[in-house]
Amino acid sequence: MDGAVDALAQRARAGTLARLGIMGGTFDPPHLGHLACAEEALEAFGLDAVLFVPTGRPAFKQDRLVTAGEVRLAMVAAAVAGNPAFAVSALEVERPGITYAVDTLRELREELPGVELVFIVGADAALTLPRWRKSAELARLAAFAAATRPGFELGEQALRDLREHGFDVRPFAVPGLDISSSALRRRVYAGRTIRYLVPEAVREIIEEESLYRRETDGGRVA
Ligand SMILES: Nc1ncnc2c1ncn2[C@@H]1O[C@H](COP(=O)(O)OP(=O)(O)OP(=O)(O)O)[C@@H](O)[C@H]1O
Ligand SMILES: O=C(O)c1ccc[n+]([C@@H]2O[C@H](COP(=O)([O-])O)[C@@H](O)[C@H]2O)c1
Repeated sequence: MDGAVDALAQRARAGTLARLGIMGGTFDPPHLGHLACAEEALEAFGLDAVLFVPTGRPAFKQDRLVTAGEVRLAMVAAAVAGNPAFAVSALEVERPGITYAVDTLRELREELPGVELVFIVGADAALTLPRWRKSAELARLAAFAAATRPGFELGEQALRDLREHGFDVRPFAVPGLDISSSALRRRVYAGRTIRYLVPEAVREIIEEESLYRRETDGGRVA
């Protein structure tokens, strides 16, 4: 089992972990929008920790090239370092095949019995929940914290629809940061700065690994 999940299981047994946030994402690259979203969820829902889980092969991004899982994992680890409430898991990067949240939540449910699971999504991802794999089972495994995100509207009707699909969806507000991984990849590809949009340690990895420089990698993506 994953080291981060092991550590959380120990905390659960010790009685210091009752409610866990799960921040899933492709994180290609991780940016301040992700971190602000997780931090705000921590406070808004009284979470004891947030586990960042970078995807292996993301289900809805099969038409694009994604940076190697180990490199995205290293970027997320660098991004969350220094926040004792944040941890990162290799669960999905190490799982073969396409990544589905239902598999991850099943595993976490098993490893962390009695811990309330709150899967954190931005408004764009929240709107797609009914199309995720095994959505009925998914809806039983966790609550879904849905963050505001500039450019995406999660209105009352959309929330009602999600609830009709069985999702326990809990909206919350995040200070609007109009940052996306795709815009960051385009900026790097164009030779523009990304300083102050990603943690400095992430910027350094992007430079060291020469990410997003070629038309055939993340730089190409719309
Ligand atoms: N600026 C933001 N504010 C709030 N939520 C966000 C923000 N950026 C990403 N998220 C949420 O974080 C999760 C992971 O996002 P992901 O890794 O796909 O980043 P992205 O910026 O949306 O990437 P891309 O632009 O490549 O699609 C998703 O649930 C997404 O909605
Ligand atoms: O399980 C699914 O079918 C599914 C479909 C689309 C997205 N997700 C999850 O949603 C999270 C955000 O995805 P993405 O593609 O916006 O990075 C990430 O944890 C994905 O695994 C999951």
